[in-house]
Amino acid sequence: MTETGSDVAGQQQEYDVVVVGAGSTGENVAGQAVAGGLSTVVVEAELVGGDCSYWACMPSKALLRSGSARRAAQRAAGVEVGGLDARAVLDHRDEVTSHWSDDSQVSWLEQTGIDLVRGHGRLTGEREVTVTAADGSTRVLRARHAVALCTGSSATVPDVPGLRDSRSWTSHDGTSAGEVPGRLVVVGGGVVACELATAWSDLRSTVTVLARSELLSGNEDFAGRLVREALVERGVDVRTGVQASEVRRGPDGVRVQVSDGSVLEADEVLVAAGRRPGTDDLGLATVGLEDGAWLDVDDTLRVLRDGEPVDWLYAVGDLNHRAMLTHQGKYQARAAGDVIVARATGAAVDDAPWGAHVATADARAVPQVVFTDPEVASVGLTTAAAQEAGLDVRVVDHDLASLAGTYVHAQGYTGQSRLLVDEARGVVVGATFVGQDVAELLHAATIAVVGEVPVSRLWHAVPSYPTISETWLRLLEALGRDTARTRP
Ligand SMILES: Cc1cc2nc3c(=O)[nH]c(=O)nc-3n(C[C@H](O)[C@H](O)[C@H](O)COP(=O)(O)OP(=O)(O)OC[C@H]3O[C@@H](n4cnc5c(N)ncnc54)[C@H](O)[C@@H]3O)c2cc1C
Ligand SMILES: NC(=O)c1ccc[n+]([C@@H]2O[C@H](COP(=O)([O-])OP(=O)(O)OC[C@H]3O[C@@H](n4cnc5c(N)ncnc54)[C@H](O)[C@@H]3O)[C@@H](O)[C@H]2O)c1
Repeated sequence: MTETGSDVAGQQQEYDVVVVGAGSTGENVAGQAVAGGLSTVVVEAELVGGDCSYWACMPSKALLRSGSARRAAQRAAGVEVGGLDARAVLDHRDEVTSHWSDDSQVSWLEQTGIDLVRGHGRLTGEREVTVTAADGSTRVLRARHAVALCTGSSATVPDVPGLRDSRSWTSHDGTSAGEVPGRLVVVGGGVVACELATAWSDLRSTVTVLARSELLSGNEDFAGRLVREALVERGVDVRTGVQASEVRRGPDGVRVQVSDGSVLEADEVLVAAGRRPGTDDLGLATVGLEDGAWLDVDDTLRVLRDGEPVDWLYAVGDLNHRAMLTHQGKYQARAAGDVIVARATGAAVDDAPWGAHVATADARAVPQVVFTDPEVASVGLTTAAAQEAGLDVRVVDHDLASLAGTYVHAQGYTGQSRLLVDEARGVVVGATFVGQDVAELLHAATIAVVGEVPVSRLWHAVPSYPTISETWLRLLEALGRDTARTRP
């Protein structure tokens, strides 16, 4: 047994499985492999736990929670609501990130029997990873069965004159900053932009959003519209159809030239313009793959080279670009870890759609909650995506404000829900809910999509009265009572 949890330099060089990147995805691949009896090492360049724990999901949700809870209280009759203590929120965020210490996650590796090598891992040939430690020393790890690349993604910085030199924030700074900037310009209109504009404006930063298109453009149109209206109502300056054309940092802050001719003065600029794969310096070229590219994989997460799976190489999580979400990376990791074990032990591989060893949901049913206020919760197809796929869908909408459940839940509730039904099969293929506290509605929709539950059967899934989930009944009514009849 090798030493686990701390650097094991000079000890075991050969393992059944080598995992590069110990983010939420890499940890889960390793956990499954070890549970299946395979010796496993993970290589980590920074903190065990990766982006989600320290610079993404967890700190951003910690920053968002108090503002949305405060507004929820303001919308409840008779509650006297005080202000928001920004310092206390930042302190809470620091606790949620364990003050950027990975001790507890390293303990988990130790307890689980997973070895850890700290340093930067690179492929240096078939089944071979060379790790360079912070002191420059190197060691070579060989994999008997599989190498799993789980190196995630990082923020893209667009080629805007002056932006790279202006010490602009990326999502790392946007989730870990120790002080609230007086004035913040956010470049981008996607998920990171909307969540962090919400969080920092709640903490009393004066926020301007510069977005090329409508907000949250990958979602149903009404999502971006409702989030935008709410941000504007709270004093955020949301400008769409514009770009930053030049950014310069001077002694008094940052000067942002906007494509519409206006100029903004800010204390910080947050770049939230999408992600790039963590494959720049991963040695991909040594095994015939392209450095710096997203990695294509088959449904069992094996890397495709010239369209064919490489039998020992897996890419799991953000860097395969299938669904850049923590829960989806962990889902892929469960499938990948299990199939690595199956292939190593000669067990049957269950790779039919929805089998144990494939990540079928990546293409059919990816759930996501955007933790803005209102929240945006979606799964499966949007109307635009269904049209693009040439699917004959029926789209029905419901105004959430009309429910008894929302009427008692919050004064002045606004929100909308939408269901997409595949006409040929009579099953739900997409759902979107936008409103306060809709996040927890989403899993019912995910089950309906994954389970391909016939709409006729959904009429028998009766939502409790008076809850927000009664929107399901209203959506079915919009489809028509005839859909309750079992199809011939
Ligand atoms: C601001 C923000 C908020 C988000 N909020 C949510 C959310 O609420 N819910 C959600 O589901 N998703 C959210 N996401 C997305 C989520 O963070 C990612 O999908 C997830 O972290 C990806 O996990 P991963 O394991 O693939 O990569 P990462 O978490 O990035 O892990 C990769 C690890 O590999 C290490 N590494 C990289 N290269 C090497 C190398 N060569 N050698 C050794 N180690 C290496 C890195 O140090 C890192 O620890 C958010 C993203 C951002 C930016
Ligand atoms: N709650 C959550 O689930 C959550 C929260 C945050 C992030 N994430 C995930 O992290 C990933 C990254 O989020 P993101 O917001 O960075 O990406 P995104 O793809 O959601 O949005 C990118 C935005 O940047 C804009 N953009 C792209 N290039 C630009 C340019 N050159 N100049 C100006 N704007 C430009 C796009 O128009 C878009 O508005 C996403 O996959 C997202 O799902 C998830």
